[in-house]
Amino acid sequence: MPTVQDIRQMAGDEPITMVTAYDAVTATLVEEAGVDIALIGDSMGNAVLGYDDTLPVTVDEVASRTGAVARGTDDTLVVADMPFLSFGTDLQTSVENCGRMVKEEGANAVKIESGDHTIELTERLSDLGIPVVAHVGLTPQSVNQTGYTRQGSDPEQAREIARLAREHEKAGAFACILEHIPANLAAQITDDLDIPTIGIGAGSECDGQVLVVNDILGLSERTPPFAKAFGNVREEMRSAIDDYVTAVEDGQFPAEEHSHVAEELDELY
Ligand SMILES: Nc1nc(=O)c2c([nH]1)NC[C@@H]1CN(c3ccc(C(=O)N[C@@H](CCC(=O)O)C(=O)O)cc3)CN21
Ligand SMILES: CC(C)C(=O)C(=O)O
Ligand SMILES: [Mg+2]
Repeated sequence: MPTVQDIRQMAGDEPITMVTAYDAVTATLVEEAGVDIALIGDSMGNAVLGYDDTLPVTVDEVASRTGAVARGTDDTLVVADMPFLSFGTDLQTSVENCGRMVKEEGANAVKIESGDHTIELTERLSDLGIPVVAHVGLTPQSVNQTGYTRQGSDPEQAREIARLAREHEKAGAFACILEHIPANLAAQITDDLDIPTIGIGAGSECDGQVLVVNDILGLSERTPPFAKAFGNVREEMRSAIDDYVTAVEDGQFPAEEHSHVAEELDELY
């Protein structure tokens, strides 16, 4: 399994791949594809739980899915994405929530949407042996403040994002997600940091890339402008379920090969 140290050393080397997974089956496929890091994203809020955004996602929900992904993988670094208000309120509760992912669910690290209020937490977690991935730029848990628009487009905002990334590196983060920021800003942050940057909507100059697996598969109804579908799984699923319904309605399923007969029951009545 790649360790956090292996990932750290991939900065400036071969591109790091990170994909979300929310269940053991998907996690197994993600691992078979050779993905370096599986992220149990709070994007499960819209990707699997039917919410409009990530804010309602609970610690229990992320914990349950983290356990599933950890059981589905051997060789992939498992990172739990800490949901809205599971951290940042007080240090002790934050550490306990993060610790639960590692201690009870098999995560190797946690990811935290970063702000000035997460610098001390990042330091504490790193000291305690809980590796942290930072996350700057568009942080979807702040949707009520920023919406989902691109971030860091003016120099002042851009410098602020770069500063936050640097502060979290200093606090001990081993990687930093850059979301929905200009490619030329992401390139400069990648240059500036020693730890690897992992981009989503942040251009090609990051040390790695991450996407939501539903978006990769072509399963999402709506996707952010920076995502790309590499498959058409939504259509595949729809057509398989359609075919099943038609077969049942037409009496074509189940066929003899899907049924069995116990001879001694022939004349029960
Ligand atoms: N399936 C999925 N993929 C994701 O990448 C993702 C999630 N879900 N859920 C959590 C967040 C939300 N993300 C989003 C969602 C929408 C836009 C988006 O549509 N941005 C447009 C419109 C912005 C606006 O509303 O003003 C843009 O042009 O930036 C971007 C990122 C990224 N994350
Ligand atoms: C897209 C990644 C970075 C994320 O935070 C998520 O899936 O929740
Ligand atoms: Mg997230």
